[in-house]
Amino acid sequence: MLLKVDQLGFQYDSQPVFQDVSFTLNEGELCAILGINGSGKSTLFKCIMGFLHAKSGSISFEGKEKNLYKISEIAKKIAYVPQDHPITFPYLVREMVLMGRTVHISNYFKISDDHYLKAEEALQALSLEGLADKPFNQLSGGQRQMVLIARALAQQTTLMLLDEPTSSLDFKNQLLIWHILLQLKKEGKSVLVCTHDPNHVLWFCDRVLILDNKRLIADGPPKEVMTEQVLQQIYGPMCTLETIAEKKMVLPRKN
Ligand SMILES: Nc1ncnc2c1ncn2[C@@H]1O[C@H](COP(=O)(O)OP(=O)(O)OP(=O)(O)O)[C@@H](O)[C@H]1O
Repeated sequence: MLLKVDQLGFQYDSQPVFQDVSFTLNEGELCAILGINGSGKSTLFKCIMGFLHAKSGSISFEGKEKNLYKISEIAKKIAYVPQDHPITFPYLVREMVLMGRTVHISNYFKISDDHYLKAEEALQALSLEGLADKPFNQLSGGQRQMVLIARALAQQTTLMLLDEPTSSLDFKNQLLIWHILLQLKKEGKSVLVCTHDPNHVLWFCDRVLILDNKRLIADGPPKEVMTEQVLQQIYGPMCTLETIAEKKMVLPRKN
């Protein structure tokens, strides 16, 4: 087992965000987290990353309490793609992606060719070569999102956490990102991804965790746990679940 989250609870000030959240993640799983705005998905990621400290429960990674790892050890194992990353310094895109290699670099005065190669491969995987010499702070929102994903890919970790990685992307790039995530899964890596698109979860993920009303209300294969009843519980009566060309789809309900 790669990641174990056990009875986790978190609150900002006196307001609980979630309680008793428990799940495990194994190697080679592509798992989504669904939940409405403000349901606590980003907060859960920040707790897993250690940016926020849970008020109760525990998180372990590869069988060891996560707090016992050094930050540099965790960075070799877990990559994180935030929703946005405001950067004012004009780092070039290729420098931003190379930063994904930071944790693997032993001598900053003599960065080996291998690190530049890994960063270049990540740029290529996301078709970002044309932007490589542009300052990150002059990119569009979608371009920035692609660069952050490339940086995480260059980090070459066992687990990747992505917080709404396709929210600003055009349809082609959305499909490219899902293709890359499926590829990571094939390589035995694990991916935990927050998304607001239930159809992406149905089409691409093995598993979904659903956060609602401060609790995890579902954990399982999307086609099994994303029932019409569960979808209406989280999204309300305006959506419906249909099967079209043997694929389940969440659609707007006809009046
Ligand atoms: N720094 C903070 N201080 C106080 N409350 C916060 C803070 N950050 C988030 N919250 C609150 O915690 C709750 C969960 O926020 P979070 O960002 O985790 O939700 P989310 O599911 O990721 O939402 P979204 O889908 O809109 O990105 C929200 O009610 C939010 O207002």
